[in-house]
Amino acid sequence: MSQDLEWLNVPAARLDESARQNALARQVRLTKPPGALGRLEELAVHLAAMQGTEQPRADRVHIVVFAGDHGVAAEGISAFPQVVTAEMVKNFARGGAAISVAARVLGARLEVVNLGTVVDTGALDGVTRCDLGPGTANFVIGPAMDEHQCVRALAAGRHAAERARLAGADVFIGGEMGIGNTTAAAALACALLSAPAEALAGPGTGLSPDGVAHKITVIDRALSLHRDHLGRPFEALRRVGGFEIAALTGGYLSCAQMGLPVLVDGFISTVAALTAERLRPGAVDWFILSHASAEPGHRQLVQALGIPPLLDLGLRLGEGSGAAVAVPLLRIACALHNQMATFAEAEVSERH
Ligand SMILES: O=C(O)c1ccc[n+]([C@@H]2O[C@H](COP(=O)([O-])O)[C@@H](O)[C@H]2O)c1
Ligand SMILES: Cc1cc2nc[nH]c2cc1C
Repeated sequence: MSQDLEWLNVPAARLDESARQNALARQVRLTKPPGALGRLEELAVHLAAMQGTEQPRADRVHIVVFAGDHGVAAEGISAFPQVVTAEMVKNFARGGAAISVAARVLGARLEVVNLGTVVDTGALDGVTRCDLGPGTANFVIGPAMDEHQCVRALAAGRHAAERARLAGADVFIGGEMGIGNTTAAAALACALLSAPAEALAGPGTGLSPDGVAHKITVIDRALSLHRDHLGRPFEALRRVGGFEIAALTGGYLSCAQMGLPVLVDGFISTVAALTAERLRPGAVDWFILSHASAEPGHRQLVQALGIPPLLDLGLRLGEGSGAAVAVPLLRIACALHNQMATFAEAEVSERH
């Protein structure tokens, strides 16, 4: 393994078991029948264990949207033209995208990292450039990335996670933007799960059933071309992934190593979370799945990670938007945990 990849071997941080036990003990003292706040209780206890504190919080949220184009778009696997990636980067910068609005509502910090688009966006406020080329190569012809590009994309994610940590984030959200990236994510998921393309390919931005059938043949061609190299997660990521998927993977893994809770978004983000877990088993302890994406293949990923998503709203936008939508749930779970009176404080009688 090259020196640039050695950081991938750093194990995930350990959850704080004594903070978890204290949080569990507090939950049963609060003025409610034990368990009556359902998964909100689990969420607060999990955050307490992740943050090593009796008072978990999700106040300071750091969102990073990674953007990149995909050579495989040439195969006609998206309902939208490839220029939309760069156009949306400009929309992020101007504050008009869904994630821009959500970040404002939450008072969250929003960063955009452009890893390489077919159309150059030039210098934009709030957009960091990490130019790896005008998108990945078409992975039905060869690997999506060369080793150097994949290493740099992983590192870009790691650096974004480190900036979030330095800024004092309570929670990290990684988002993505890349026309064609549901094809890349599905191909990567097929490789990681040894699953057929039918199980992971879906409409993405809105393909017709015929479009999905074509997408499946494209993924099959890629899996067949790269079949002897898909056993190692790094190689699978490099060959059929994408710049932004690799950056998300690096960001998530770095969060797990630093002990920073991650709120995972939809289909593409969950594939990156699974890749991070495959690179460094144990990373999954630091991931909260925010929602069940409407992209049908998401179900397989949720099952593989073994984490139930918090929400099911039919979202399929990406950008980190679903994760942002789940933040108020985290905040209220923490506030309930931290601020509710105990039976003793409120002089309420406990159960028989
Ligand atoms: O996050 C999801 O679950 C999700 C599901 C479908 C599509 N997307 C977004 O749509 C884009 C990729 O769709 P496509 O059809 O071009 O592969 C990309 O920018 C993603 O952010 C996102
Ligand atoms: C308009 C548009 C916005 C998006 N945001 C994330 N993926 C997207 C795809 C499209 C097509």
